[in-house]
Amino acid sequence: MLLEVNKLNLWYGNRHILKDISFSVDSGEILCIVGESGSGKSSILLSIMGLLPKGSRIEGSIKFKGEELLGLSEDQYRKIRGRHISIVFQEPSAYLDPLFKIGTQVEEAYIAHFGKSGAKEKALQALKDAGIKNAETVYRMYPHHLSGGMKQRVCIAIATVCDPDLILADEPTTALDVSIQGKILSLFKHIRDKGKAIILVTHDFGVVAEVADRVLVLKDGCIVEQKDVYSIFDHPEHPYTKELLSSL
Ligand SMILES: Nc1ncnc2c1ncn2[C@@H]1O[C@H](COP(=O)(O)OP(=O)(O)OP(=O)(O)O)[C@@H](O)[C@H]1O
Repeated sequence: MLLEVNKLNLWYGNRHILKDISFSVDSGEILCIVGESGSGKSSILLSIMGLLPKGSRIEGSIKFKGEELLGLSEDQYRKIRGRHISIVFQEPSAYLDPLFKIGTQVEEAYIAHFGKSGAKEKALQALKDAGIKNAETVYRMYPHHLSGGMKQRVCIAIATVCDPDLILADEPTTALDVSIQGKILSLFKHIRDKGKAIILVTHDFGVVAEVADRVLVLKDGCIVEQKDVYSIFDHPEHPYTKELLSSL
């Protein structure tokens, strides 16, 4: 298994946010974490990335390629983030820096781990792999020149430029026009087909139907159901899963 999460518990102050969360993800699969707003979906991703806010307390185990991530220093985490595990957020505009050209931002992600040599070629290739046909032109543009969908493709290029094995995505299509949501989801499936593992957080069972191999249903910080995608649609067991499905 690429990632194994075991009995993860998280508190913000004295609020118990994640309760005994256990799951795993392997290369070449998309795990969707689905649940209502506030159920703790984003907190799972932030726990994996080592990006929890001050005042949080975490217990349990998160093993990546057999190595324990919990308890790593900030320096050790920085070597993993972007290089081995990366994340795509909901709002590409909030993530991209308006003052820097697209090419610079994709290159930076590469340079942080591999140095300057070959960075431009890698950045252009990552933009092309993210479905940007006129990569040379986009490379010289600023974020405000691009549509929401194109900006999200750039964020995916940043997340993949170092060829990490695990990509986390937090509601990556929620802020986008419906017309391009499907294209971005296809891109994630393409990345999965190249052997990467993806954990995609969503509140939308339509997205689950589109991309998931396996599904984890989260309610109030607890996993209520965990199944392959066909079983979840054909035989949902938990009343909460049925309720979420009925809203589809
Ligand atoms: N920095 C923080 N400090 C304190 N509480 C927080 C913090 N971040 C999130 N929470 C609380 O933790 C709970 C889980 O939040 P989280 O963002 O993980 O849920 P979510 O399922 O991703 O929701 P959403 O879909 O709205 O992003 C919520 O009750 C939220 O209010």
